[in-house]
Amino acid sequence: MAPKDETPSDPITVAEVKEIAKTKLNQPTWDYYTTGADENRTLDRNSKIYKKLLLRPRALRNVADVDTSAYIFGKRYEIPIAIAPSAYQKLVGPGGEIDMTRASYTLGTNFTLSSNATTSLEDVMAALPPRDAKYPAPWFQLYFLRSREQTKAVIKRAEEAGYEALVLTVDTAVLGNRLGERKKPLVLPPGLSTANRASRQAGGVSKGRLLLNAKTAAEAKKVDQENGDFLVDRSLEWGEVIPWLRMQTSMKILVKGIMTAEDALEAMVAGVDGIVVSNHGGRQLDGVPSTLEMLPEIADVVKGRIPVVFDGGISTGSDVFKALALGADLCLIGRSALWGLAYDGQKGVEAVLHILERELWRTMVLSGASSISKISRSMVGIAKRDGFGVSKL
Ligand SMILES: Cc1cc2nc3c(=O)[nH]c(=O)nc-3n(C[C@H](O)[C@H](O)[C@H](O)COP(=O)(O)O)c2cc1C
Ligand SMILES: CC(C)CC(=O)C(=O)O
Repeated sequence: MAPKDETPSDPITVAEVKEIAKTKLNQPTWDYYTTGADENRTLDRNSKIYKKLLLRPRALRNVADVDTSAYIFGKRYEIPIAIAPSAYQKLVGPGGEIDMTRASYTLGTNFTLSSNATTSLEDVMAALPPRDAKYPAPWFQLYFLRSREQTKAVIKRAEEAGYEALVLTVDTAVLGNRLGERKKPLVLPPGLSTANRASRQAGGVSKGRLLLNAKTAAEAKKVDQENGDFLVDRSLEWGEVIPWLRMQTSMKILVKGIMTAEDALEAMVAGVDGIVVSNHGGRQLDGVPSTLEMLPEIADVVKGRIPVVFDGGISTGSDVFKALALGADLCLIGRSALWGLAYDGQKGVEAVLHILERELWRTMVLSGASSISKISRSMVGIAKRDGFGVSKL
């Protein structure tokens, strides 16, 4: 069935939702959400690439019924679009992470909770009504701390609370060089804290960020000595960390931040259950390609053996279509979901997901793909002098 249209007074694109969000967010929060690293080259490239990639539709393919559902780890997603982990969602309003996760639930999809969430992982889970077992439970994103004890404790909490998967972020050994934030570090307002530190009194967001943003080596050393256990462990390696995680938990394990075919292979050899192709929304290493550019080479080595989750720059349903065509099994939205949250809490996030659902559905109808599995690489390409293809985006 065709998704229902918005009422005429509602925003009908994510770009419109973003405009409204801008009027609702205070300056530091807007700056934190929109930032990229260094010169924003990767941030810009992530979204511009979708305009470069064109659609190559097929006609007369019976699109009377178009089904947007997908299956990941055997669980049903009504749309192949879920919500990426992003820190400090209560900066937007008291609903924060709970509004996000409830919206994903309503749309029949899923949510990944950030390690640096402002709501405890138990409270997020408790905010969801019971769900049919054919649907997924939320995933938990992990920043692996230098203290194995602390890392172990938070994994245990996530497992006990019923999270389905652990998403280890591997692109943030140190914070990217976010120029605005360095001049004006984000300070969490009173009353907000990171609720998923295993030992809460150690807290440490502001201290952690201070180290990552430290102006002098001496300043960094001081914070490191005081709070080092709560910083990301930079000594991790594939062959050790994935088996270690496996010993701690029976949750699925994904790694987030894969940008090369080589790392996709490393991840599979190490035994992960899935990967997330991501450059952290252009907030980490500036100068890397867009995620869409790297997706084909990664999908080609994965060969369907494990799910390829994808994020970066998605703001329309046709962006989702293009990522699926190039090999993604599931797309995540980071900032687009945050704009929805700022626009109207849970309802705003639902509005964003509905917009993307409608746009994806329409793109599928007009491209001749009646199900996700019928979206093929031949349905996208770029115009080149010698033909049409995706080899060089
Ligand atoms: C404000 C903000 C905070 C984020 N916090 C986290 C985080 O805590 N952990 C993480 O793995 N990724 C984090 N990310 C990265 C997202 O999970 C995702 O990779 C990225 O936002 C995708 O790009 P998009 O915003 O263009 O959709 C954050 C992104 C943003 C915009
Ligand atoms: C606490 C930060 C490291 C969260 C994050 O991943 C981000 O701001 O991109």
